[in-house]
Amino acid sequence: MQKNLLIIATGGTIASNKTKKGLSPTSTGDDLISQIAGLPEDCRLHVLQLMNIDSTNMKPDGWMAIQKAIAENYDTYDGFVVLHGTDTLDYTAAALSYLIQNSPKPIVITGSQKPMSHPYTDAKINLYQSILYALDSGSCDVSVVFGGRVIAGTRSRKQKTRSFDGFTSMNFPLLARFQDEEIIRVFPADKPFGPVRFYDHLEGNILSIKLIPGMTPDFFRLLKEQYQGIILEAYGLGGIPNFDRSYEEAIFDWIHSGKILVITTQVPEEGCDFSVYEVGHIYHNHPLILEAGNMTLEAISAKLMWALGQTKELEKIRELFYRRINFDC
Ligand SMILES: NC(=O)C[C@H](N)C(=O)O
Repeated sequence: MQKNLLIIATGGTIASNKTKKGLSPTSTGDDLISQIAGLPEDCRLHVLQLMNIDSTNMKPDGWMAIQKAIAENYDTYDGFVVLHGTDTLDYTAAALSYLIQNSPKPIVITGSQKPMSHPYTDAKINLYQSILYALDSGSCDVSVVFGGRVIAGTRSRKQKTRSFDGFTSMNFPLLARFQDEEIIRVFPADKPFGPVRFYDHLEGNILSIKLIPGMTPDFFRLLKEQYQGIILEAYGLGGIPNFDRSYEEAIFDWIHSGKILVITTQVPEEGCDFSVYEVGHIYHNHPLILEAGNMTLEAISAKLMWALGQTKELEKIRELFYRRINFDC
């Protein structure tokens, strides 16, 4: 049976070429697709050139544009492949995981570390395997295909700036891996039963702040005017300085004034648990504080924007934040 895929091109290194000022995305999605040989005969690819940017310039309205393109074409196609720069690909994969939930049709995001025009590029194999993954009847929901790995959209992280295995699945098994064109499913996901759900709102003046030794908590007061929420990257399993009461006072002042606080860890692997050490204890299980467990920063930020796009009530935000979506927590 013939399968139709929509290829949504947004730019990135995969589409980049040399200019006097450095690599810049100038190839189109059609140019990129024309480089891919050996696809099954019964598949048809259609390209939608949504933008052509370095993903450094991707913003939430770009995520919404991708969501909209998928929503508008959802019934027409059997799957979607988004071509994207790698630098913020993990944020986009997380954002799409919240904006498009319960999708029986696969939405695959890929890119490359070297341009398609480079003689030793990874672009060809990444794009080829992404298309194969999107064509496979066992695939669903939002995932990243990169360097032979298939990663849940909420778990991908750009871990290396140059190598072809640049993306890792953080604190969660790979969904699958490729051996040439064969998909080996490591963590087979059940196909969603219900209909796909699209969400149209993202909101949030939020920012993330990483603790460093000696840093004072003045930023809570300084940011109050302008920001709705802070993602605080604490130490280890969940440590926030308590040699005096300045952090405690600043944090309680922040949350009691109706602001959002998510506490996570700056350690990349294994997540946080504020119940373990005295230095985290008072924040554990607090009704006005969200604890991020082992979620990625990319997923936390996108999830917060998605939750804030739906409600301003903390109780409801809390319920949305702790809801497991696309294996995020
Ligand atoms: N490898 C890449 O795609 C990096 C590029 N700067 C981008 O994110 O668009």
